[in-house]
Amino acid sequence: MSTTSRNEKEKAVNVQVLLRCRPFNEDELRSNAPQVITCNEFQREVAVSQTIAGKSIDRVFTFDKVFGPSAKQKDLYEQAIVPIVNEVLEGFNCTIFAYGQTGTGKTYTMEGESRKAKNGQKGQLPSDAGVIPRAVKQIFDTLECQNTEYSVKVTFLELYNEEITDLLAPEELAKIVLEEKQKKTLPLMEDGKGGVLVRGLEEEIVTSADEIFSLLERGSSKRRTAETLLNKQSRLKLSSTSSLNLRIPILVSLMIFLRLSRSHSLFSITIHIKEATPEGEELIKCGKLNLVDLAGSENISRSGAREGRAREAGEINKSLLTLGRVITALVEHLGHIPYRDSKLTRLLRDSLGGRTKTCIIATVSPSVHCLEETLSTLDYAHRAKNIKNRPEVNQKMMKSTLIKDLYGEIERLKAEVYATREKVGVYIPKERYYQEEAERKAMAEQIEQMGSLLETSQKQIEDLQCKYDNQLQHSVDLSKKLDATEKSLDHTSKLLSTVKEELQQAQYKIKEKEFIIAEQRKSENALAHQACVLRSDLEKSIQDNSSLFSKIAREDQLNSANRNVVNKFQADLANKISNLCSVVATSVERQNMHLQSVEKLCNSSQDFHERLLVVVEAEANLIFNDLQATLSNYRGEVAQFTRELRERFNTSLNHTKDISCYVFELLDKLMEESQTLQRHSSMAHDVQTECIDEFEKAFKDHSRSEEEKLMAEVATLLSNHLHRQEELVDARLSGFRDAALEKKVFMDKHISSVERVTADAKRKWEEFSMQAQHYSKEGSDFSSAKHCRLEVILQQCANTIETASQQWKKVHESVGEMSTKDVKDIDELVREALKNNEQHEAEVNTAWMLAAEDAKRMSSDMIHHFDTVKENERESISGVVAALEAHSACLQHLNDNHSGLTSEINRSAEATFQQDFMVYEPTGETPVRAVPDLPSKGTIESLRTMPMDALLEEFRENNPYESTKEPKPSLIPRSPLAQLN
Ligand SMILES: Nc1ncnc2c1ncn2[C@@H]1O[C@H](COP(=O)(O)OP(=O)(O)OP(=O)(O)O)[C@@H](O)[C@H]1O
Repeated sequence: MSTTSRNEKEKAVNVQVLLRCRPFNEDELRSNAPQVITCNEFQREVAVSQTIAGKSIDRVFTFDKVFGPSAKQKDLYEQAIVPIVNEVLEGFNCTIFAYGQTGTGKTYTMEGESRKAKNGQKGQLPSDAGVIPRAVKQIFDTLECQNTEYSVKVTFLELYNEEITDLLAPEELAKIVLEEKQKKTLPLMEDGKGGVLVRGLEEEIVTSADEIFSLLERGSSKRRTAETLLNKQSRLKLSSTSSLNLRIPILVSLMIFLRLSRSHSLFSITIHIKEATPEGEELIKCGKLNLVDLAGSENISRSGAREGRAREAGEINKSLLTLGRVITALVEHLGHIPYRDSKLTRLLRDSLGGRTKTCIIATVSPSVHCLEETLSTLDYAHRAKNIKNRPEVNQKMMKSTLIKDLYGEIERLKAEVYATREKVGVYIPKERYYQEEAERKAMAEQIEQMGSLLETSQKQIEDLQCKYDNQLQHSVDLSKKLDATEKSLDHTSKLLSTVKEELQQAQYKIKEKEFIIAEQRKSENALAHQACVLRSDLEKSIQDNSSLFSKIAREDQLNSANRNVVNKFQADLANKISNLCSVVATSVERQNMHLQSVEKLCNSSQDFHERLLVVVEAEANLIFNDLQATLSNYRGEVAQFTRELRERFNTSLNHTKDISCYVFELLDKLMEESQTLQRHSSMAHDVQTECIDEFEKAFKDHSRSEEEKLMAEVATLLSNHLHRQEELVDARLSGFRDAALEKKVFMDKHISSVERVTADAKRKWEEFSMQAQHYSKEGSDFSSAKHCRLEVILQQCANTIETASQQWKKVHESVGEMSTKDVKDIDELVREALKNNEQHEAEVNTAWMLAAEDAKRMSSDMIHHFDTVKENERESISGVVAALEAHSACLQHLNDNHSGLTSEINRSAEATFQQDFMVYEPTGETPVRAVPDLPSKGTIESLRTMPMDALLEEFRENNPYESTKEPKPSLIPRSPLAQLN
């Protein structure tokens, strides 16, 4: 095996946890217990259905592998155990636990059922074989295949009530009395290498799988025997497991404990395999497989819930309880792991958080009765998943070393045997031996306790060391922080000094500014004083000048009055002149405009009249031509229309004649038909008479059936005849109706009346025939009466037909009359239309002549009128021109007048101005001019503040800057030898 892969394997790995759910057992099937467990092997999940406060809640747990009720022993082994056994063969120590409630299949899983049939056929295992036989078989099969030297040793022990029993002890011991046997418990000792060993535990060397099977069977049977004996001893056997209830009192709990399997069994296989190195050395590889069938887990849950009581009850199943606590401590990474609290955890210490590879098979029942225990098992198993082991391959030993060890062991055993045989050892009485044994046991326990104390102390020391390391690290961190803080302090102090220097500079600058401000204030005060003096001088001179001002005011008054007069005069003059000018200009403009407009008007009217004349002449000619053309067209159209009218009239006349001929023909035919009808009617009468005769004849035969037959025949004949008549009449009527069309409406009326009459006759005839039939059926008495009746009806019918023919005649006559009358009317109409046409034509001709004459006359009148207008206009234009000339002369005269008037106005205005204008006269009160005593410019200039630079220089000379830090170059430039103030 390569070093890399070995290193990988030596990393921390989690404890592998498998879950197996057994199928329903017979009891559960009988009681029809509901299933609460659902296994999803594919997703490696187990769902538990719970009903809490009426609500169904599913809890789901995930494991490394899940095997449902249908999973076979083989499936579990091949999927989960084969790799573990292979690792054992590689030199690892591996442990497989079966953990779960009683009856859930721990023993079934680990050992299987059919141990006796272990060999099966041709060395094959039975299908129910559990993990142990399969692992044994796999180990031997592999070792045989490898064809190397090996040795296999097995141990099988039982742990019950914190006492270890060797299940592979020799048979002789079994013969010892029960009490003695029970006392033959094996002590658990420290091996001095951090491990434990069970002193006196038989190690059986086996060379084949069969040997192991027989040993296993032997040990298992011992285990069961012991259990039975215990149960018998307690005499508290309970018959049913269904009475499991967590709330039962402690006594009942104890009874159940006694009934249940409370012991743990540990079956170990140790393998030594020889390996040859390339150097020719012989190494021995060692692997160990522990197969643990734990006691029922309900004990632990109960013990967990009522720990105090469990202890009181004599530390029943302390091992299982401690196993739970160890798992909790490992999962929660607590400082102290209580391995030493029980023998089971001491034995399996290396499997829980140690260097062994561990697999836990948790077994559960699917039934609702076990729900609470199932949940507890699932919780435990789920927590156990988080335990981490660090598996390591066992150190390979040199063969020579191993042989040396074995020789040493042989020598020791030989010495013991010799001492026993030769009785050279120490012999003590039995009581003393027991006493010493007890003392030894007590001492061993004391040593164990001290060992646990030592372990705790070591743990505490480790914790303290850890804390000390932490503190040390903390102090190192703190010193680093201190260094960093000191550095930052230095930096800060440097910064502070810089800031102080800057502050001092700023203060010096402030002083400079203050000095400049004071100097400026001083000069301001001097200037203000000077201004006051000046103001008083000025006020005095103002007083002197006030009289001068009054003179100036008077002069100003006079000037303004004169100016007003001048302005007024100017304004009046300008006003008058402008008025006059505007009046004259307006009148001239108007005159000119008027003349222009009159001239334009005359010209345009002349042009217009000339154009109009031309247009009117042209239009009059056009109208005349159009009128002539229209009249000639109209005459042609009227002649055409008259011709067409005449043709149409002739055509309609011919058509009317044809229609009347046709109507006459039709009427003739109708007459013929009516005559035929009459003939038919007489024929019908004859037939009727014949029928009656036949009827009478038949009646005389007094045969009722024949009478009926005859009557039917008569009826048929009559109806046929009538039908034929009707058909004929209808045919004629329809033909007549088609031909006569709309103008023969009243003929339709007659036809319908004939139809009505015929239908009436038919109906009556039918009624009659019906009546006749009825009467003939009733008896011969009615026949004569009926005959008479028939005759009467026939007579009526004949009369009706005669009436119809008369009607036809009347219709014929009326149609003829109407036709002749219509022809006459149309003829008259046409004649009248022709006459009207001629008259109309004459009227149109007359109108056309009149219109032509009117047009001619109107155009000549118009031309004359236009000439007159033209002449008048010419006269008026010449009049207007003369008037214009007169106007312009008048205007000229007015212009001349205007210039004279203007000069006159100017003259009168000048006289008025001379009259109003005033001249200034001096009073002699005006004071003499005085010169004020003002300060010179130089004096004022001397009062001004010095320039800023000069002021600063002066200040810096008087107050030099003293730096606190190091001397800085002065801001004021000075010579190197200048004295500093
Ligand atoms: N997976 C399974 N398939 C078929 N039968 C099973 C299965 N698991 C358990 N059984 C049956 O259930 C019964 C109880 O099983 P078993 O004795 O192995 O339970 P246990 O957990 O070892 O009980 P205890 O804690 O009392 O030893 C046996 O008869 C066994 O045949």
